[in-house]
Order: sequence, then C-alpha cells, then structure tokens
Amino acid sequence: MTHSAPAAALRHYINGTWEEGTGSVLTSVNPARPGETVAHGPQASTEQLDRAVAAASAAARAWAGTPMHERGAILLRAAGILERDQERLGLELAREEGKTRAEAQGEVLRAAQILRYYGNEGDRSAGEVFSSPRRGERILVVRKPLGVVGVVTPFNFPIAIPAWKIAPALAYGNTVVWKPASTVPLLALRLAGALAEAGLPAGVLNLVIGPGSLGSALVEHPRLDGLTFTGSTGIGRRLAAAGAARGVPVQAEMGGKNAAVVLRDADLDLAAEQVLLGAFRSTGQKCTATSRLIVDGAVADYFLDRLRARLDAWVTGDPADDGVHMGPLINGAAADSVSAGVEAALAEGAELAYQGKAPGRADPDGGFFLPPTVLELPGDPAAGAANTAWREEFFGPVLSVRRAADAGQAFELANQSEFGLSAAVFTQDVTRVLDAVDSLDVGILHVNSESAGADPHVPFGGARKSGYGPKEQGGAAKEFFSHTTTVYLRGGNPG
Ligand SMILES: NC(=O)C1=CN([C@@H]2O[C@H](COP(=O)(O)OP(=O)(O)OC[C@H]3O[C@@H](n4cnc5c(N)ncnc54)[C@H](OP(=O)(O)O)[C@@H]3O)[C@@H](O)[C@H]2O)C=CC1
Ligand SMILES: CCCCCC(=O)O
Repeated sequence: MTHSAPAAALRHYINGTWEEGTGSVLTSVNPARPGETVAHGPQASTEQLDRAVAAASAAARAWAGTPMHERGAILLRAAGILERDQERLGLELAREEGKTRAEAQGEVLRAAQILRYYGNEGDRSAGEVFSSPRRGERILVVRKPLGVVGVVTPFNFPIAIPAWKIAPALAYGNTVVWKPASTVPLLALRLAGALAEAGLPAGVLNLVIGPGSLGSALVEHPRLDGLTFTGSTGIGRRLAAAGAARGVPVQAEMGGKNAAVVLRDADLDLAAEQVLLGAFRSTGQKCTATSRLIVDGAVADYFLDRLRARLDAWVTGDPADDGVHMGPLINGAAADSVSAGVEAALAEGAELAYQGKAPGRADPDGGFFLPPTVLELPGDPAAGAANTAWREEFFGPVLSVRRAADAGQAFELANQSEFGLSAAVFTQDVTRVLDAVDSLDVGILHVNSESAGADPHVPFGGARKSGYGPKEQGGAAKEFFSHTTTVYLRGGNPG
C-alpha cells in the first residue's frame, strides 16, 4: 500500500521568516520508492547562511537575557505541537528516512520528550554557591550561554538528534544556526516549524538546508561561538579541528562499531531477541546499533540457531506498511557501500552465517533494500581482528560474529575497536556485570538489553573515536552549551 503525499516545498528559516533558497535544487526521495519525491526546492546559499548567522548574533543578547522559565515555556509548547502532529510526522519520517512507521512515530515522541526535559530546566539548579575563606564573601558559580551555536545533524534520527542539540542550546540561552542532513530536510522543516509556532523570537533559531559544504562554512564563520555535530567520524574530526583552529568549542558524536557480548550463563532467548533488535531495527542505521556479536563458544551454535529462527520472521519492506520490521537504507550509495563491505569481508575469509530476504533493487523504482545479513568471521584471532566487517562501521543491516573461550576473552574482543560508543552484555552473573562495567571502554553500556536506546535525562556519548567533547543529553549538555563564571561576591566592607 502506498502512502504518497504531494512533495513538500523546501524552505529556510532565517530571522523568523520562511524563505526560498537561492542555491541549487535539492530533492529528497522515499528510499523505499525512490521515484517518489518527499521534499523539493532550492538549497540555501552561503549568502543565506551569512544572514542566518547575523540574525542569530543579533538575537543573542535578548535571548540570553530572557528568563530560563520563559525560554523553557516555548520548548514545552513545541513539545505539545509535536505530540499533536505525531501521526503525520511519523509517516513523513518513515517516508523520508526509511525507518518503520512505529519507530518513526516513536522518534517524534522522543523529540517531544527531549523538548519537555529541557523545557523544565528552569526548575533545576542554575549554578553553585561556595563558602569563602574571607569574611563577608560568598563564591558563586553561574552559567552563561556560548552565544551563537552551529548545529550539524545526521540523517538517521532526523528529529530526535536535532532536538537533543537544539533544545539544550536554546534552554541555556544560545541562539542557533542549524544545518540538517540533505537526505532528510522535511523533518527539519517540521521541527523548526513547531518551534516557530511555539513562539520562538525571530533570529533565535535559523534553519539552512544545504550540502555538507554549508556545514563547513558554518564552523568557519567568524561569528560562530560553538558547534555541535553528529555524524561520521571523518567529518566530525575535520570539524573539530576547524573549530579548534578558531578557538571555538566543538562537540562531536560520531561513528560506532558496537559489540554485544553473550556469555554462557545468559538468558539466550532474551539475548537473541535483543541482539536482533539492536542489529536490525532502523536497518542498522544507528550509531548505537549492534554490529559485532561476541558469543561464548560453549553456547554459540545454540544461540546462532535462535537468532536465525528470529530472523526468518523478520520482514523487510516498505516501512510505511504494517507488519514490516525493517525498511531500506537511506540511499543507493549507502546500500552499495554496505554491500561492498560485505563482499570485502567474505573475500577476507568471513562466512555467510545468515542472509534474509529483501525486495529487489533491480527494477527502476526499486527501493534501497538490503537483506539482514550475519557474517561469521574467521576463528583465527588475527584474521578475525583484521576483517573489514570487524573494523569498519558499515552502518547497515550486517552483524559480524566471533566466538570467545570465556568472559575475559569476550571483553577483550569487545574492546578490540577504535570506536567506543555503546555495548551490550548478556549475563546473569553480577560479577561478570561488574567486570564488564570496569573493562569495556564505551560511553554507554546496556546489561541484558540491546546496545541501542538512550534516555534524555542521562548522559549520551562515546569514548575513543566515537565522541569528542562533552557528552550530550541530561545534565551533561550544559557542559557544552554554557560556560561558567566564578563570582567572588563581597557585600562592601568585610566588617
Ligand atoms: N554518535 C552518534 O550519536 C551518532 C553518530 N552517527 C554517525 O553518523 C554517520 C551517519 O550519518 P550521516 O548523516 O551519513 O553522517 P555524515 O557525516 O555523512 O553527515 C552528517 C552531517 O554532516 C554534514 N556534512 C557532510 N560533509 C560535511 C563537511 N565537509 N563539513 C561539514 N558538514 C558536513 C552532512 O551534510 P549532508 O547530509 O548534506 O552531507 C550532515 O548534515 C555514521 O557514521 C553514524 O555512526 C549518526 C547518528 C548518531
Ligand atoms: C544514533 C543515535 C542513537 C540514539 C540513541 C539510540 O536510540 O540508540
């Protein structure tokens, strides 16, 4: 069943006004039906980017001087607007990004939850008070905004990740210039629209839709005071270097190659279900997705049989349709890249442990589908470690399996990565859990649940190559979106 709708007109939101772009035309398509246009229109030019930064700069002082509760009230109203429109936005997200309608609508609600969390920031502590060694004096630590913050976001969570950057940026008194991923501009229009409808003053949030080079121009802009980025490690590190060269703080959340460790005492049915969800929900296109499976050799054959049985019931198809578990990848280039990675892994000695079914890509309007794939890597430790499917982030529905002799070796294999975003460990032995907490070098650890998933009130972010700068979400976000002033406060003669 198709769920088509007329293509949305791309617009840019600059200084409180929606305007047409003056750059080249951009078209976003439905990755399940590439012949279907989802959004279309001229991209923003660098002239429009300059005006967006100028508007944010002009609005910065008044917005910083607005009481936190007033800033929060706008975020709370925007949350209500997303909840009001959740069904329509969920379908639009599924049609433009390719995740299932249920996941898409869940993401819209997650964005509302994030807006609500930061909308209530005015009710929380805004600083600290210390005693002073000097009579008649107190020492205050107060927080102040950075100023104009650039936001550059990826395709895979087109409304939740922008929300978890923009909401704290605004709550802590910054103004924002946002460059979303070019493949998913529609939900950017919707989030900016909800904030505009909620009463955000002109210039506080500016949205410019355009190519990656616009993101580079943003970090190089002389009036930018900070940049928060989520996306691939290569680009994130380039932006971090550019920000550092200008003395501008940069926060970058980047790639992942997340391991699930299944120990011999695990609840194997629970583990099979959670590994399936972690690896293949959202077509594996989550930075927190499970892409490496390390299973104790004593239970590996049984566990893989349980996983294969579940995969036999996993339906790949149009994500807008009911009963579909997995949609297409975001575009043809991504699907080709993942397919090439699988071929390379097989050529290097990996074996195909499972390959499911997916709609063909052959016909001209064929979606960017790939089947869920499980690769077993060579048992030889060096060959296993060197395999492309162990080292490289594929960002698709591919799970690479290696066997371990015991828990200690399993944790060593889990740490055998330059990335360190998320991990999952399945065991019912609390000693093993504590070993995992101590030994796995990651930013997020799930015990007996999938490696994906994050709540808005606790820190989110990676170690190693996965993250740069302060963590995101919860109270951690204030470390990036504000700086502190320590005030030595004396009331006059110390007496
Ligand atoms: N750690 C985390 O929290 C997360 C990490 N990711 C990572 O993101 C990647 C997938 O997302 P994807 O969108 O493809 O990532 P990309 O790095 O390709 O793009 C991310 C953003 O950067 C922009 N961009 C591209 N080139 C440049 C440039 N030269 N200078 C400035 N900005 C640029 C993109 O614009 P455009 O779209 O126009 O190219 C997009 O808005 C994966 O590696 C995944 O692991 C994804 C989600 C969360
Ligand atoms: C890549 C962004 C991940 C968001 C947290 C999660 O749902 O796994």
